[in-house]
Amino acid sequence: MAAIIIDGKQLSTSKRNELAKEVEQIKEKGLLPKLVVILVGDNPASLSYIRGKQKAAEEIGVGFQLEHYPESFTEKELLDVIENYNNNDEYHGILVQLPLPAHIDETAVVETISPLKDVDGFHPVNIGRMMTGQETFLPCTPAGIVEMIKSVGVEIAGKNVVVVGRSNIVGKPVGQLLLNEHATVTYCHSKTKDLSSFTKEADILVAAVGRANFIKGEDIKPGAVVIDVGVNRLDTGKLCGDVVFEEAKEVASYLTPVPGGVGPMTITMLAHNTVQSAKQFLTKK
Ligand SMILES: Nc1nc(=O)c2c([nH]1)NC[C@@H]1CN(c3ccc(C(=O)N[C@@H](CCC(=O)O)C(=O)O)cc3)C=[N+]21
Repeated sequence: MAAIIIDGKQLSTSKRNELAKEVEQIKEKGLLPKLVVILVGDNPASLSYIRGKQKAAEEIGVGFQLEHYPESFTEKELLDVIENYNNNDEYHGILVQLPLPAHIDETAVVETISPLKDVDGFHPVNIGRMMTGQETFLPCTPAGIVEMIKSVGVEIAGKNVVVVGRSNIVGKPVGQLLLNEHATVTYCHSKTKDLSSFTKEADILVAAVGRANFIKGEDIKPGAVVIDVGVNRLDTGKLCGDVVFEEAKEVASYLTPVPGGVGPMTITMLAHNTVQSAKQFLTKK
């Protein structure tokens, strides 16, 4: 039996329609939700992702500002820009596009963004709140993954989750969110011995390795839910996941595609966080 494909584009469309209604209500109360995206340098992938973010903002009626600086921009200059937006209450979300040029300390940048406007959910305060299960901005890719699993009615509690990858923006937080949903979570990574002995036991397998076609059909438990977080650009220009899609389709019960899976949901959750942030500002006014 072929797997059911979890359509991230379709799910995004319905979530964005709901967000558009929320934005209408916020505007009726006299507030325009607004996001600023800060980009340093001209990374082509970053420019492409930012276009996606702008499109989502426009679709739901959220204001969008791009601050684009040259590769030579200094860390001090960048921190000053962030401080200005921290203090500008016309803006409810601040996102600094990663990766940053090597001469800029990413940690210093992330820690300068006000936790109240950190719609990426990367600030240590928000990560701490997520770990302790408090309400906060959740990191967009992990939050999108949880939404995708829930959208097909799969129960998370009690399931064996295996996360392959341990980055701070995907692997670690997605494991934490699924633990918060009462899954039993195992993290695997480049030093894991006999990786497939773990992946084969996964009821829910999250592939966030960043290597094209890394997870094969034979690594997957029959009937598993497979979430492919890979965004690998091949020399042909084609976007490719971490999972061999055609093989996984024959083994999994549910499977996310690349493109059209986790990517669009990531952007939708960013829009969600921006709207939630604006609502917080409404109640504080
Ligand atoms: N501060 C920060 N926040 C981020 O959220 C962030 C970041 N930096 N740096 C880079 C990663 C990557 N990321 C993606 C978002 C959307 C797609 C996406 O929409 N992908 C489409 C395809 C888009 C295309 O073809 O280029 C899809 O999968 O269907 C992919 C990747 C967000 N990131």
